[in-house]
Amino acid sequence: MYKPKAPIDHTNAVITIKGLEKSFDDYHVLRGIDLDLYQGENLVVLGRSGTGKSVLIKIISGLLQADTGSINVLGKDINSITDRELQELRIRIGFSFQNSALYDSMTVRKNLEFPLVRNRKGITRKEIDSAVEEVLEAVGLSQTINQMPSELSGGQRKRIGIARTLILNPEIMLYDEPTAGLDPITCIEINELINEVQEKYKTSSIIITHDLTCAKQTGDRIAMLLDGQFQRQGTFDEVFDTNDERVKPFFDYNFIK
Ligand SMILES: Nc1ncnc2c1ncn2[C@@H]1O[C@H](COP(=O)(O)OP(=O)(O)OP(=O)(O)O)[C@@H](O)[C@H]1O
Repeated sequence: MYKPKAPIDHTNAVITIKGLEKSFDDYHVLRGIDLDLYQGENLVVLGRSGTGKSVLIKIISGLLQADTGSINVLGKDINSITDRELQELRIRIGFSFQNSALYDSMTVRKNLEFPLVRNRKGITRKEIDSAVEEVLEAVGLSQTINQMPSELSGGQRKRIGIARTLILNPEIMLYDEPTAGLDPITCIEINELINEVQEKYKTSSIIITHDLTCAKQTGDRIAMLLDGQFQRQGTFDEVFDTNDERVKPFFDYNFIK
């Protein structure tokens, strides 16, 4: 099995969150989140449905606003950032959406070109072609360049979605349920891709999932979201070495060995 080798710089946090809270009407979803993501680290955020995992990464990428708390991303305070700074910051953050978010009317090539043309003013045709080819090779799908998204499998769509974020060379990757809806073998291939991206692109990543195989394979560290806070953090074995009745069933029902 592929093992991540990229070194983690524990002196350099690329994301620092303190006291983050978020409610929707009277539903208090996030109730005091403290979190550091270190340079080069794959951090898995585990939690049951509805615990606020997606809300958390949307706040980190500026798609949603926190009610209270400080959120520093790549040296920028998300709460006091201008719209222009937020736009610039977003280019440095790759967001891999659960549904891959491809444009169905565009070929794979056009889907990959789109973020480049929009965000890299003055880029030449030659540079675009070579970036597309490089990123397709990185996700192992060079042969799909002229295909339409509808002709791809779920796993291939997921890879192209990841390629489309990688093409802007993000420093941080946010993966929202990267293995959702995929068969177990394809899941393992996606987990391996996440580790390859970590090594090749030197990304720091947050991986949101409730798939424990994904957590175990990709996570240098696991943070478990329970009742709106990170109640347990550590390696996979550390997090699940507990009699906590809120954590144990999560492990037992995932049937992981
Ligand atoms: N824009 C919104 N407006 C109102 N409520 C919202 C909004 N976004 C999220 N919520 C609520 O916040 C809670 C947490 O949602 P979130 O999508 O973060 O859960 P999750 O942990 O990612 O779940 P899942 O694993 O099912 O994707 C849910 O109850 C959801 O309905």
